[in-house]
Amino acid sequence: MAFLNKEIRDGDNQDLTEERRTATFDTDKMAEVIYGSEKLARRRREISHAVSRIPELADSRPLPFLDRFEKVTEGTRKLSVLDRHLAELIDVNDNGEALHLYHEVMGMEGHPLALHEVMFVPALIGQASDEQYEKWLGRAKRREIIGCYAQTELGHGSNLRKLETTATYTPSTQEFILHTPTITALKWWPGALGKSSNYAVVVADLIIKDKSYGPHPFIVQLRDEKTHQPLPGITVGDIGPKMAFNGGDNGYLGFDNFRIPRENLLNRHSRVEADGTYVRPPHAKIGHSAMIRVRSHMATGQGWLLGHALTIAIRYSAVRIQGFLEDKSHEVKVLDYQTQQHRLFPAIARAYAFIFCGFETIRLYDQLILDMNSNGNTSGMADLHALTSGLKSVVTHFVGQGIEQARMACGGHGYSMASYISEIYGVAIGGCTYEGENMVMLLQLARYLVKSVELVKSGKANQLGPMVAYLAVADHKVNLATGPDSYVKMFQYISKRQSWKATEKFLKFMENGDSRDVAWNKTAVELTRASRLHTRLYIMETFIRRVESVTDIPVKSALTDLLNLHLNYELLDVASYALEDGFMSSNQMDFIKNQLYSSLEKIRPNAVSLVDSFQFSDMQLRSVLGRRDGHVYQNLFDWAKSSPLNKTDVLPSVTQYLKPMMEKAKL
Ligand SMILES: CCCCCCC/C=C/C(=O)SCCNC(=O)CCNC(=O)[C@H](O)C(C)(C)COP(=O)(O)OP(=O)(O)OC[C@H]1O[C@@H](n2cnc3c(N)ncnc32)[C@H](O)[C@@H]1OP(=O)(O)O
Ligand SMILES: Cc1cc2nc3c(=O)[nH]c(=O)nc-3n(C[C@H](O)[C@H](O)[C@H](O)COP(=O)(O)OP(=O)(O)OC[C@H]3O[C@@H](n4cnc5c(N)ncnc54)[C@H](O)[C@@H]3O)c2cc1C
Repeated sequence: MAFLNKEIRDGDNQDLTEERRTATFDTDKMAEVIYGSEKLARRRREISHAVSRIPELADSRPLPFLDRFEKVTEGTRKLSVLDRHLAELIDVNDNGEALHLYHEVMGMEGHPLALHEVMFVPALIGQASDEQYEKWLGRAKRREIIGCYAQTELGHGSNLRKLETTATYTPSTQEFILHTPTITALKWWPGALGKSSNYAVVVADLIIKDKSYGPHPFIVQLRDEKTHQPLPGITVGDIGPKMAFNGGDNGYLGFDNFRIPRENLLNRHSRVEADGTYVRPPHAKIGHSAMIRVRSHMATGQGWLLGHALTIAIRYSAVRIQGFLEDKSHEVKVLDYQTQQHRLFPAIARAYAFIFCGFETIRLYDQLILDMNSNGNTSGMADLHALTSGLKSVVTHFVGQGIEQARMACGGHGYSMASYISEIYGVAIGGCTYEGENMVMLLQLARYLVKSVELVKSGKANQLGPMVAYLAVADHKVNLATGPDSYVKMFQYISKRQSWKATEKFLKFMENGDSRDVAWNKTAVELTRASRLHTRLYIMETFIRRVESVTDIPVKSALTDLLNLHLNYELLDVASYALEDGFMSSNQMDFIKNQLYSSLEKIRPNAVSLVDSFQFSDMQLRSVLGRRDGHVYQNLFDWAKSSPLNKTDVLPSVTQYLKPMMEKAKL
């Protein structure tokens, strides 16, 4: 039975319409699964529609044609228009609606509030005491003040223990003195710091009576609230153009013995008494909770970014006609080539998997915050830190790969900014670095895995958390034909074996006399492999759980095809781990490959509808190549004609330089 893909409209490209007619599920119903509820999926469409009726909210020109200064100005302009219309467009207390509105209008290139909502406000919520809430949170939420999160320095980002900015307590005045002792201590990178924010949560080394207590968060006013001039003692500015995010003002910040009151240490968990007595937090790393929050949200956000690139590539592949299959009188859609499907469909499966897995992880984070705030229970922190460290690393890496494949799948036009894929790529791969460089974070998860294996080795397997319980399970041969659970078991075997092998190797180096740190470094690559496998297993399990919970039968069936593709693709990718000790047979390898190829065929008729189900409007997508109407060639030609270079037939640079050169050559 075919369902109406809700994207069909009169006048659209016929090849795309044909694809949309073959859908075996309702794209509105699929959107409900992707966005977690009927209400949010519907509200997204309503909000996009409402935005399209406010001309001032549209980009004044295509963003790729703007220079940096114009991008920053354009982002700020739209933000101010949005501010006037906010209450009429969304329920301002609904985060899902707000997130969609910002994606729709502001796009992904950055704006003055980019870090305010994502890190400044959450840092206050997580770290501020009740009195500090009273003083700052309302003002921040009303946007009387704009803030950012200033932690990374020019010389240190990953190793927080060596941050150089100091916050020295002075009991006589009950103040902290913030100071930047060297050039490497300048804060460097924080989003929206350079030009937009007038406040920041600054992470600095707390010093009391010459003793260092490590990094702590402080709320700091940077600029005068009336004039927006930097306050005396503050040096602040923009760090210059980046691979992407060029509508954003990532900045630098220095302090010259800048004084803030004692009350500005965010003191929900730890505090400094008037006399300089330090009161410890219930968990040493509780100050890192703003980072855990962002890491928890990254899988979903990155899944959507991959979804953007795939919407463009799949729609284009259904419109692009090139080459022949059987019938030599008609060229075929490039989407009919198995290689094109193999390039794109596993990435669609991953986009869905990352989104689903992200939702589950966000729930874990929300539970942790509830536990911490209601009864001071921090016992879930280590588990969630390990999980989100692995997740942000694996997801950002695969999303980068998937987006790059989407670009190549669009041939030459993928390379044009008209596709917008390079911008999506630039934004997405920032995630490989921010919130913890990927290798560094994989090694954080590895610490947890090694500890877990050590527990099993010392007969304490009963102390393992549920996510690592498989590390203690005995090996059994697996029959893959019995369904998803057998794939999980095979993956568990592979992941367990790698965690054990890496741990044994690490312990062996120590037995042979290496220090813990040296042994760790000599095993680091194997350890990161263990972390990746463990994380991919988690993603696989959450994907299975989500598909099992879907009630709409046609949607569930289409998702099951995607899930099967994912299971086979993932297992094939890591099969060498199980082949090397004969746990997996070559017959099983053939089985996996054949299942994979048959999944590609099953997914083919639904491919366009699977990406249409993300329901990204043309405005949100900002891609000339990937527009819903599929009129690729006309749209590209119109876009090219609008290039500023085409305003005149003869450029001044030609008259000034090229012509004289050519004339001289004639002499
Ligand atoms: C729409 C787009 C928006 C884009 C927004 C982009 C915004 C970007 C913002 C940023 O990038 S903010 C800056 C982010 N910076 C980082 O992420 C820095 C990365 N480094 C770290 O997080 C830490 O330095 C570290 C690597 C985790 C190490 O921390 P630390 O030196 O303090 O600990 P260790 O001594 O290595 O470990 C001790 C012990 O503590 C455990 N642990 C560490 N962090 C946590 C945590 N957050 N929660 C719980 N436990 C933690 C660690 O696992 C060790 O445990 P054991 O193994 O000893 O048991
Ligand atoms: C787009 C973007 C936005 C950002 N926004 C913010 C923000 O809002 N606020 C903020 O405070 N910061 C922000 N940052 C900074 C970001 O958090 C850091 O760049 C990041 O944490 C990585 O730290 P680093 O730059 O010191 O990298 P480095 O640690 O110097 O990494 C360099 C190399 O060293 C390796 N390495 C480092 N340590 C180890 C180790 N222990 N073991 C093995 N390998 C290691 C890394 O794997 C990497 O290959 C942003 C960065 C970007 C790109």
